[in-house]
Amino acid sequence: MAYVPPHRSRGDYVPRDTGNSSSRGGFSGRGGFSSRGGFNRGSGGGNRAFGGSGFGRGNDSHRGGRGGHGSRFQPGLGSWTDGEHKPAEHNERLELELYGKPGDAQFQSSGINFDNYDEIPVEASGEDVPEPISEFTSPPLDPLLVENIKLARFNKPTPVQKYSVPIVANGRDLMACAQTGSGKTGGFLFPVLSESYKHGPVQNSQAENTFDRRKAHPTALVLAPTRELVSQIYEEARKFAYRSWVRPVVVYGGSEVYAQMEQLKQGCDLLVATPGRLNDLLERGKISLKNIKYLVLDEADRMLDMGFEIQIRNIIQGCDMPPPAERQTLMFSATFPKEIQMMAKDFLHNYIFLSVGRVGSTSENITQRILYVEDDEKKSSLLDILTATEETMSNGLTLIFVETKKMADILSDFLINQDFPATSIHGDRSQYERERALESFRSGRTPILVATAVAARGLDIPNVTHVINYDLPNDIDDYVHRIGRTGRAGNTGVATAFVNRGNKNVVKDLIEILSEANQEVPDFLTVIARENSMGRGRGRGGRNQTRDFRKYGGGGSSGGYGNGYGGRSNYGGGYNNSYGSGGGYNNYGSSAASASSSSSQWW
Ligand SMILES: Nc1ncnc2c1ncn2[C@@H]1O[C@H](COP(=O)(O)OP(=O)(O)OP(=O)(O)O)[C@@H](O)[C@H]1O
Repeated sequence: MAYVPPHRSRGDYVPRDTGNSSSRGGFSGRGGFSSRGGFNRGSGGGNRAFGGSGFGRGNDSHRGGRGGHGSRFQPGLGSWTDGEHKPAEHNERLELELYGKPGDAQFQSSGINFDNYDEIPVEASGEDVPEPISEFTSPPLDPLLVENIKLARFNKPTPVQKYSVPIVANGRDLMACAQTGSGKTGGFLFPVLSESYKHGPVQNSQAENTFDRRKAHPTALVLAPTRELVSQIYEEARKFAYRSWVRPVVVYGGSEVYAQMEQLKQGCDLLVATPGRLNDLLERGKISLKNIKYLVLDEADRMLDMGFEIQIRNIIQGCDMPPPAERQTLMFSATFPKEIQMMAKDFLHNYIFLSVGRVGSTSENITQRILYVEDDEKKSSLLDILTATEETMSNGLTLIFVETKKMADILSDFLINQDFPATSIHGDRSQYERERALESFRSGRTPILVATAVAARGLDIPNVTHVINYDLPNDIDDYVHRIGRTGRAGNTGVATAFVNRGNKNVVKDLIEILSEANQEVPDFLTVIARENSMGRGRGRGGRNQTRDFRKYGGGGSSGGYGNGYGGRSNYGGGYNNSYGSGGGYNNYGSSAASASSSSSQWW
C-alpha cells in the first residue's frame, strides 16, 4: 500500500528552504550548546526531499533522498520506497561533521577502563528475557546502523546496549538503570533505529482530515528534561540515523517556536523533545502522536518526578498516543527510586527491568573526595583546589555545582575576579547565554563552569576531569548524576564534595555510595551520620536501593552483588588530598544554614 505521510499528502506542500532553524544566526557552527553544532543546521535540517511524485500511489515512498520528481536532495537522507529501505549515498563532508576525525577532542572517545564495563554485573528481571548481544553485528542489528556505529568508532556495545537491542527487537518494554556515562543514549537509539530501518514507517495511519494532515507524525518520541540534553540526544540521533529514512527533529523551550514548527513540517520521524515545548506544540496542533511506535523517557526518574509528571501524563495519556500495549516504551536513568518505578508502570507493558551494576551506584572510574568545609570557608577552599589542580588537570575541564542560580552567578563572578576562566549556566540565563556558556566550556576556552542542577543530568562533555560539589545536593540521586559528568565511557575523573553539618540529611546515603564504589569514607562523615541517626535521617535504604520493585517489593536495601566489581583502576594524575587550608575537618563547629533551597531557585 502506498504510504503517504499525512502532513505531506497535500499536493500543494512545498518545503521551505530554511536550512538553519536556529533563531540566533551566527550560532550554528560547531559547538552550539548541542554537543557538536547548533541544532538543525543546514545539513541536518532543511531541504528535505519528499515532494512530488515520490509519494505517488503505488510508489510507497517515505520521502526520498534523491529522485522523486520535484523533490530536493538532502545529503545523508535516505528513503523508504516500495517497502524497502534505500539508504542515501555517503557524503564525506557530512561524515566529517557528524563523526569528526579520530582523536578529535570535541568527540568523546572511550577510555582505558571501557573494558571494565564487561565486569559489571547485570540483572534483568521480567518474563522471558532475551539473550544479550555481544557485538555490533548484522544480524541482529540492521546493516546500516552497524555501518554508522563503525563510523562513530564504537567497537563494542556497553552492557546496557547489549541487553537493550534484543529486548526491543523482541517487542518488549524496558526500564533500564545503568551508571552515568555507560552508553544509555545508544541503549535506546540503537534498537529503535535498527528496528525502524528494518520495518519502515508506520503504514496504517492515513490522516483523517486536512488539519491532521498538516501535523507531524513521528514514529519515535524521546523525552528528556533539559534543552541541553535534548539537543545532545538529537546530535547523537543524527549520527546514527545518517543515510536512513529516519529524520530526527528536536524541539525545546526558550527557543523560537516557529523555526521548530518549520522543521516539523519538513518531516519528523524521530522527535526529541522537552515536555513543556512538546505540550505547547501539541496544543497548537502541530504534532500527532498516533503513529508512535517507540516512546523513550530518558532520565526517566526526573521526568516522572513532581516537576514533570503532569506534563508527561498529558503527553502520554491525554493526547492521541497509542496505549502501552500498542507501542514500545523504554525508560532509562542511572537512578530509579521505588516510587518512580511504581508510577512508571502506568506507562509500561510487561516490561523487563534491567540494572547494570547496583541501581543508583556510581562508577569506579570516578575517584570521590569528600572534604569537610564550612560554608564561609568554601570560597577559599575552592581557590586552593583550583590552584592546586591547575597543573595536574591543565587540559581538563572543571564543573562546579551549586544549589542556587544566584550562587552560580556570585561564584562565577568571584572566580573571574580571581583570574580564573569561569562562566555559569542556570535556568535564569537566556537560551543564548546558556548555549554560549556551554560552548565556551566545551571548547576549553572557559574551562571552569559553575552550574546549577540544570547541568546535572545526561550532559556528555568530553574531558570533564573534575566535578566539584561546592554545595552538596539534598538528594543523593542528584549527587550520583552530577559526579557522572566525569569518568564517562571508561575514562577516569575526580569528584570533590564540600560537606558540613548542613548536609547531615544526605550523609548516610553518601557513605553508602562511597562504600559501594570502593571509595574512602572519611571519619567525619561517619561521625555526622551517627549524630544524625539520633535524629530522623531519611537514609538511603528506603528510597534508592531498589532494584526491580516487582521482584524485591518495597524499599529496603537489597543485598545482591557486592561491591568491587571490575578491577579498580589506578587513577593517574589525581591530586592528593592535602590542598588548602579549608580542609581541617577536625574542628568543624556548627554549620551555617542548610544547603536546602526551593526548587524554583535551583533549576
Ligand atoms: N559502545 C560504545 N563504545 C564507545 N563509546 C561509547 C559507546 N556507547 C556510548 N559511548 C560514549 O560514551 C559516552 C557516554 O554515553 P552516554 O551519554 O550515552 O551515557 P549515559 O549512560 O546516557 O550517561 P548519563 O547517565 O550521564 O546520561 C558518550 O560520549 C558516548 O558517545
